Formats: sequence, structure tokens, C-alpha cells
Amino acid sequence: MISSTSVYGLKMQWTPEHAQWPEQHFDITSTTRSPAHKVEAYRGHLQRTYQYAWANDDISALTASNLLKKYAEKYSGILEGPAERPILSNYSEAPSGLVNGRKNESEPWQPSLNSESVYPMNCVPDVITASKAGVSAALPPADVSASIGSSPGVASNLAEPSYSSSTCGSHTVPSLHSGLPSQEYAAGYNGSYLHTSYSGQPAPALPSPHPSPLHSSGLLQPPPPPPPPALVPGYNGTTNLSSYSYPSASYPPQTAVGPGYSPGGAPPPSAYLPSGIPAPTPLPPTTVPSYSYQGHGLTPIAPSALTNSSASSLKRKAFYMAGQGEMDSSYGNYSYGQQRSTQSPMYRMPDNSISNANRGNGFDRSAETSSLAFKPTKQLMSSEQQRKFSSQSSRALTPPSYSTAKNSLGSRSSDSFGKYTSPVMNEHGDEHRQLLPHPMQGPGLRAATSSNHSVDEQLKNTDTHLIDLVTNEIINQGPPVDWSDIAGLDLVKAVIKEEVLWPVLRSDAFNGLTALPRSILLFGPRGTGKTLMGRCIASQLGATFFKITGSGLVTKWLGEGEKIVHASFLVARCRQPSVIFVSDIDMLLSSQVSEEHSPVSRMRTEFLMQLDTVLTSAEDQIVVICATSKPEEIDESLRRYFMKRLLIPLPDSTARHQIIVQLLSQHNYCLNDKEVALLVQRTEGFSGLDVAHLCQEAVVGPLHAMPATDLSAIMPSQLRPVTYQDFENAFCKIQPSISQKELDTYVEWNKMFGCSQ
Ligand SMILES: Nc1ncnc2c1ncn2[C@@H]1O[C@H](COP(=O)(O)OP(=O)(O)OP(=O)(O)O)[C@@H](O)[C@H]1O
Repeated sequence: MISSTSVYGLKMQWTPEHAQWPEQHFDITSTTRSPAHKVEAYRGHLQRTYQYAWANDDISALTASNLLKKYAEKYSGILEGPAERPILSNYSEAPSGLVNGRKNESEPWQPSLNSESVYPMNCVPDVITASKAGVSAALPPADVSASIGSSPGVASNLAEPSYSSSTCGSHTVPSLHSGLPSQEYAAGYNGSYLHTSYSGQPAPALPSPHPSPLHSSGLLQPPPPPPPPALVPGYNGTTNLSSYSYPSASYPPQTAVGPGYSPGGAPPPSAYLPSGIPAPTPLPPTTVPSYSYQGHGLTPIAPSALTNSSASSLKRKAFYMAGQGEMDSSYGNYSYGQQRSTQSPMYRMPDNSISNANRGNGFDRSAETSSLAFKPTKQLMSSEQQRKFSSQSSRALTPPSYSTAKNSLGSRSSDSFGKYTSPVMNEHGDEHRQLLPHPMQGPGLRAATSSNHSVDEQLKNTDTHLIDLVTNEIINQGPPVDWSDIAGLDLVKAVIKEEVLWPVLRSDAFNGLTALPRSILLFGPRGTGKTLMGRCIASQLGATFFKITGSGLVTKWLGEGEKIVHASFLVARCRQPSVIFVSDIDMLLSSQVSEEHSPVSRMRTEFLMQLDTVLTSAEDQIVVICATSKPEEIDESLRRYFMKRLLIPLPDSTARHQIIVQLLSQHNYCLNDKEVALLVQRTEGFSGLDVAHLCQEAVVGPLHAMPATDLSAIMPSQLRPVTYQDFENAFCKIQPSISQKELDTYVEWNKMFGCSQ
């Protein structure tokens, strides 16, 4: 139907096609979006369209469509009356039906253009028809009737919120544009892969599959070839964006700014780019809030968006560079090659009170007032342990966590040892060393004869009475013990050799392995060679042997046992390598010790603190060996302080034979092999000490036949040899000291907690 209207003397022809124009350009069926919203979207579309046209020096089908539509708007404005002329861009200013500049969604929107409000204008339909014909020739048939809301030429460029939020990983670009081939316009590329604010960046010239109508009409020359891609490496302009390898949504965010990147500064160096790709002008990170540029196998060519971690990293960097906060301002700019500032909390001088408490009475700090007084790890541990153990006497003590990698005793450098030697040690120390059957040869023991400087300082300021006591009564300076001096115990010997001695003697072979056993519990009947074993270990290591008797601490030295323990470990650190042997350890670690502030409790606390320090220190060359004949009395929570718990059983027949022959060889005796074997058989159940007592009693048998007045004048050669009868007499006096019940207890305890079967 064609109608004509005469307005202001102009007669306009109006056809049904004209009446459909508003519906085609404004989706009036939409109930989800206000007209004002669509206008704003359309404004953005126009802005981008013109930017792209300007940037590419090209007029695409999209731009041509927009130009045509703009012409149509102008003509439609002429068709409408001057009093109620609705301008496309001022819907927000329309007074009726709008609330706060926006149309209420509940109100049905009435288009301003209708057949009655349009003035007939004969020339306009012709222009429109001609224009549409041009577009129709360029668009697929399905798109001919598309409205603005669905037209590929326009709608694909509308920055709808849901459209711009489409993720790279969804790969749904074609579905977002019905009827529009995905490669026709890089909507997904621009709207989702790149942030909209990135439009200021020169966009890649994406070729249109459809020739511009202006091109078709010959009004414009063909556009120049597209510029080389600047943003997507390898993109050649013909790549189908739907198949473009977008970074996966699960792709890990770039956590750090690439090397050479300086926010807001110069672009990254060209060496950072793939070959043949020019460096883009970097955008400030804040303008690309969610931009993740790095693709699969692609080297980033532009500064990436700051992820949480990288952003916080830069924040921290800025924080330190600004010198804010409590941290030392020089720390943030710190170069590892620089001298560390002692003002930094990481390298701050230790608290005086802690140090003094740790170093005992009378410690003079004046000697280490220089900035070089870096608190060594060992002292830090010691301070922590002081606090830890000083408050735990009322609760269960927990075993320490043993250090693993650098737990070797041989890791101490020669520079870390001091020169301290006790006045008493000066007299006997060298003798002790000379008596060693196997002077230390291992690579880790070259520097084992000195003491740590800081420990040396502590020692100098410790009560000399305690030092002398330790030196005279704790340090054992007996003859060295060889493995052959210990009868039997082959299994225990093998374990100790392999797991205690080898890691010390050849620390290089055990570096990085599991925690090395530096605390051993030897348990078993009395007189079976536990102390002998401890001395043998010290001799094999060439270590100073400290023997602390638990029973002596709680009886003889009860009042100052705590100080003696402390001083013993202190001297042991000065005389490294050291073996501290504590017999009757059950006296200190018994679960019966319940009084919090009793002397025994304080001794136990001190001992555990020192033991923990040894176990957690990678520098100390100290082995702590504890022995007990009552392992069941050790507090359960303290049992695991001992990394190795080895049963020292009664000597077997072979061991007894060896002990007997060994002892008789020092005397004149007359026993055949059968009699010796009989002795071995009759000493079943004897401890090594019992056997020794038996032999001793038999050896003095010949003296019983001598007159008492001549004993001092009789030469050994004048005495008769020891016979089997002397042993018969000795058996009358010497009985096995261990009951079968006790033996069963050790066997059971060994099954439960022992490390050797
Ligand atoms: N296996 C052994 N080989 C040689 N001699 C041994 C052996 N066991 C014990 N003896 C003798 O017994 C003596 C005491 O040994 P040792 O002091 O080592 O026993 P112990 O287990 O430490 O005793 P305690 O539990 O009472 O401290 C040694 O001096 C040695 O003469």
C-alpha cells in the first residue's frame, strides 16, 4: 500500500517498506533492554566504527552500512515533524516514559516513527531503496531482512555487555553473531580477547569477506593490503578466528611481568619478541585489566595484565621502594652483593636479654659489638630452645624434628672453630689424641680440633669451677678402645659403624640423605659393654669422650646438675668432635619425675634442650649416646629423642670365650681348651662384667696359697698358674647378676622400641 502525505507543501510517498524501517533498526520486541541502553550501545558502535575506519584508512561493509543508516536517519529526521523530532541519540532526553533518563522496562516502548508522523518525501524511498540494494548485494540473502539488532553489519559491533564478557576459552564467537561468519569481523577478538579499552591500539586489518558497497559501486578504490599484524603473532589476516587458538580459559595466568618490563616505561627489548614481530607500544597495565596475552607457545610481546600475585608483588616492591612500613627501606632495594644492613630485621642484632640468658652468667657482650656480629643459626636455635624448654617442664616434651640434608657432623668449616682449650685440657688433651688408635682421616673431620668462636666466648665466661669439674670428672681420658676390645655384639657394631660412624667419617657420601643418627640409646643389662661401646665410638671418631652419670647427677651433683649438663655440652662444643655418653639416662628421663621445679626436672629440661640443639644443628660434631638398664622407665614422649635404640645383650658363648681368653692372657694360667669351653658353658647368663669378675676372682686364687706376710715380696713368676680349680672356687662367689625375668623385659622392650632384633 502506498500513501501520500502533504506537509509544508511537500508531498511524500510512503510505502509499507518505510513503515518497517523503524522495526528494522530498533528491535521493539526487546523487553530486556531499554532504548536508552541501545542508544548508548549504538554510540559506542559508531565511535569504534569511525576509529577503525580512521585507523585502517578503509571503509568496510560495516562502515558503509553505518553511513547508509546515517543517511537514513537524516532523511527520517526530515520526514518527522519539527516539534516532536526524535533523534536517535537523545532517547535519554525524551521526557515521556523515561525515569532518570532511562525508559522504564515495564513500559512498552512506542516507536516515535510511524506512518502518521512521517512526512512523505518522494526522493527518500529512492535513496533508501538504492542503498538497500547496495547492501543486499553485499550481504547473504539471510541477512537482507535483518534489523539493527541482528544485522551483521551493525550488531556485530555493538558492545553488548554479555558479548564483551565472552571468554576466550568458550570459543563461541560464531554463535554470538547469527548469520555472520566469525572471520567477517573480529568481534570476539576485539570484544573478549582484547579489552574494549584496547581499541585505541591499532587494530589488525581484518579483511571483509564482502566487498564494500562503495567499493562495489566504484566510489572507493580497493583498500591497501592490511598492515602486518601487530598483536597476534602468526596471524595472517586470513585465519578463521573461530579456529584461532585462543588461550585456554584454564591457561595459567601470567604471574610475572616479563623481563625488561617497566610499568609505563619503554617497551620490552626486541630480543624479548619472537623473530619478525615488531614490538608494540606497551599499554599501562591498568588499562588492560584482564588481558592475558600469552598464548600457547607464544612469547609474550606485550605487557600482560597483572595477576593477583604479580600485582601484589609489584605492590610490595613499590612498598619497599617507597620506604614505607616497618621494614627497612634498604631491604627492598637490596642487592645480594651488598653488605647487609644490620638494621634490617632479618639481620638485626640479637636481643641482649636472650643472648645473655643463653650464654650463662657473666657473659660479656662487649666483644661483639661490631656490625659483624651476625647471629649464627646455632645460637638462634639455642635461644629458641631456651624459650621452648624453659616453659615445658609441666607438659610432655616432644621429640625434635631432625634436620636432614645438612645433618652431617663433617660439615663444619675450619673457620668456625675456635682455639679454646681448658688449662687442664692443655695437659691431657694432646695425650688423649695421641692415644687414638684411628686418628680421624675423614674429609669432614679435618677441622674437628677447634671450637666455635662464639662457643669459645661463652666458655670463657662460664664459671671456671664448672669447667674444671667437667674437664676432670666428665671428660674421660682412658685408653682408646678398639672394636676388637668388645667381645661379641657384632650386629650392634655393624649398625653403629654404618649408621653413626660412616656418616661422620665420610660426610660427603651421606650428604642430602635422611637424618643421621646423632643420638643413640643403648639399653640392656648392666655390665654388658654399653660404656665400652661408647668409648669405642669416641675412639673411632677421635672424639673427646664425655661421660655423664645420671645417677651421679641426681645424687652427687644434685644441686648443680643442671649447670654441669650445660657446661658439659658447652665444653663438648669446644672439643669437637665429641661423644657425650650419659649412663643411667632413665634417672633423668624417667616418667616418675613429675615435680616441675625439682632439680631433676631442671636437669632434664637442660639436657633435652642441649640434645635438641645437637640434633637440629648441622654444624655440631657431637654424638650423644645414652645408656640405660631400665629403658621401660623412660618417658614415652622422650623415647623418640633417640634415633637409634640398640639392645646390648648378654654376651653369647663366643663373646664369653673371647672375654675369658682375653683376660687370662694377661696372667699365667693353665687351662686346656676343654676346660675353657667348660667355663664358657658355665658362664651362661653372665654379663661381660660378671665374666670379668669371675676371671678376676680366679686369677687371685694362687694368692690364697701364699702366706699373707709374703704377698708384697713374692714375684709373679713365683706364683702358680691359674687352674680350673680356681674358677671352681670363683663360681662359688660370683653368680650371674641378671635374672631371666629382667632378660625377658629387655627382649620385649626391644621388640617394641628397639632398632635391632
Ligand atoms: N662385650 C664385652 N666385651 C668385653 N668386655 C666386656 C664386655 N661387656 C662387658 N665387658 C666388661 O665389663 C666391663 C663393664 O662394661 P661396661 O661398663 O661397658 O658395661 P655397661 O653396660 O656400661 O654397664 P652399666 O650398665 O653398669 O654401666 C668392661 O670393662 C669389660 O671389662
